[in-house]
Amino acid sequence: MPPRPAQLARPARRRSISDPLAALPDPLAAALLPPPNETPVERERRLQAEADAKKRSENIDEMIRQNERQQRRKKVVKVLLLGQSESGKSTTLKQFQLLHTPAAFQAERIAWRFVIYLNLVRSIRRVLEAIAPEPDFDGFEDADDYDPVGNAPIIDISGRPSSSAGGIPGWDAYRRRLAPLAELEARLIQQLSDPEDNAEHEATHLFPPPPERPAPNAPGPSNYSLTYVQPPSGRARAAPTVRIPGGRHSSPASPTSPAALNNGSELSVRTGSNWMKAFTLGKLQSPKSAHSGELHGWWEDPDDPVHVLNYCAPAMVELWRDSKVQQRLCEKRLRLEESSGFYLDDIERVTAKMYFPTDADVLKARLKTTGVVEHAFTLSKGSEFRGVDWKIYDVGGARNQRHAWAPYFDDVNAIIFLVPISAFDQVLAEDPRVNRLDDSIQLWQNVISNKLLANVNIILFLNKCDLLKAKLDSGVRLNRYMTSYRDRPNDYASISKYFHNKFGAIHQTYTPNKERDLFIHLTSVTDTRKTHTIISNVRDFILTGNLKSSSLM
Ligand SMILES: Nc1nc2c(ncn2[C@@H]2O[C@H](COP(=O)(O)OP(=O)(O)OP(=O)(O)O)[C@@H](O)[C@H]2O)c(=O)[nH]1
Ligand SMILES: [Mg+2]
Repeated sequence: MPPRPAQLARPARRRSISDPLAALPDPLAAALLPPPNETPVERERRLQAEADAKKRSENIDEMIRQNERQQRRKKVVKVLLLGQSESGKSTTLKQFQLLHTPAAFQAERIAWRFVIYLNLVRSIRRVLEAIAPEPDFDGFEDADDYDPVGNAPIIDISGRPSSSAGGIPGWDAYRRRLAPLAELEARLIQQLSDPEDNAEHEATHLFPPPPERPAPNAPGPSNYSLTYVQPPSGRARAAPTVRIPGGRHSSPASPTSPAALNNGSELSVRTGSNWMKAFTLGKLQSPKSAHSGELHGWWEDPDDPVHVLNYCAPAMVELWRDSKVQQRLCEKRLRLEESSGFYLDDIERVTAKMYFPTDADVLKARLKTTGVVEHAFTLSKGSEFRGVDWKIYDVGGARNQRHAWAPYFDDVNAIIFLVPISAFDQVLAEDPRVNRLDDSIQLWQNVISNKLLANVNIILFLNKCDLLKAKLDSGVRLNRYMTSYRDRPNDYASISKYFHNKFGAIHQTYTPNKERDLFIHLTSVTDTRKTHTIISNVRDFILTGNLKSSSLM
């Protein structure tokens, strides 16, 4: 009798290595075997059904895989920006925004106009103080240390007297011509404050203390001094209060205590406050009328700060270009062009009625951070990491802000730590006894030795390289401030390499995880092109490291 087709098929199926039944225990395999009397048509149907089932199963597998990929993308990569005050954390955050959420950056750009104005006014104030005769300082006996935006003072090792007696010729005329800026400064501070916030959270500014008794030649209302500004009245709440006592008088003081009001000098806006929204959504924000297409804008508002600035612009330009003024600044070793929020070389442009801040202007704007700023975005382009969610936390770097860092340590994937290596000849604004580089080294050591951070990716930005170059070119010698540098060459290449090795060696010595890679970049985070390349590399490094450590790759 010829063998039945099903019987012929059976041994062939058992031999197939792709046959799932081959691996089954015998009774089960037997139960799943095709019926012994299967006809060729039935067999065809059965095989078709099996193929369909396999396809369905593969589709389900693919769906599961896709779901897993999505879940992986939902993972949020958290990055913490650390470093002392003025190291460039907020500027780095702005660069992340510019690269990944450019629309939001553009939308906020107009709001920075006010901060830029304030930075400019503060610089003018510093120049006026530097050229003023001593008796008019009204509480600023040591004007060199006075720094309204928390600019770190430079250590004077020149051996020269720290200031020359007497104002420069023409000082009084400058002071009078620039008097409207004093009132403008107070107004800008108030506008940058958050009216919905309580005193604890509002914009901070340390006005110099009111003179207890009039100084012999105290300026009257017509020749207003920039060194003291009476907060404008008529506001429902108190005048801006002090959050962070700065300068030599720093001592713990409650934000509203008289001691705090009388000491130091800082400007900061509470992070998350509404100042940005208020300026971005202002009724005059749009430079173009929707209906007529004609140009309209803030310059049509007579109360807009631009009018005062525009009016004072010629005097500001004259002051800044005055050779006697420059000589006095030189004598006092005040290198304002290296300080934060420097716009004195752009007075005409910045004070023009239709001035709109450029990207570079926004990156240069200085506003001290208090609290923690969170910036969230999703990678939209560039590589396999599309769709990954990011959160970047920008913290305040001043000493009394650092307590806010630790709570982020156990839930962060990477830290970008910034060291302003140009600051080797400066002291902390909040404690003039401390050299800024020493403070950074100490801080670096503390962060990298922290056990909670043992498995966190660390990226070090040796920042402000542009300022370091300028400083070295102007003849400042590192070994006068850092004796361990000895007589090595005082050029940028040697010094940047020295810092690179030094910070790398500290990491190697103090890290609790010897396997941890450290990525060091020499940066000038105000330089957009170079910084974006670095950020892209850093981003990929963080993502690769992060996904590996979460076993998600
Ligand atoms: N020239 C130059 N300026 C820089 C660089 N990095 C930052 N700045 C400027 O330095 C100032 C301080 O930078 P921020 O980013 O505000 O410093 P921060 O670390 O956030 O300071 P805090 O908020 O006080 O902790 C700003 O005016 C920046 O524009 C740099 O690499 N080169
Ligand atoms: Mg900041």
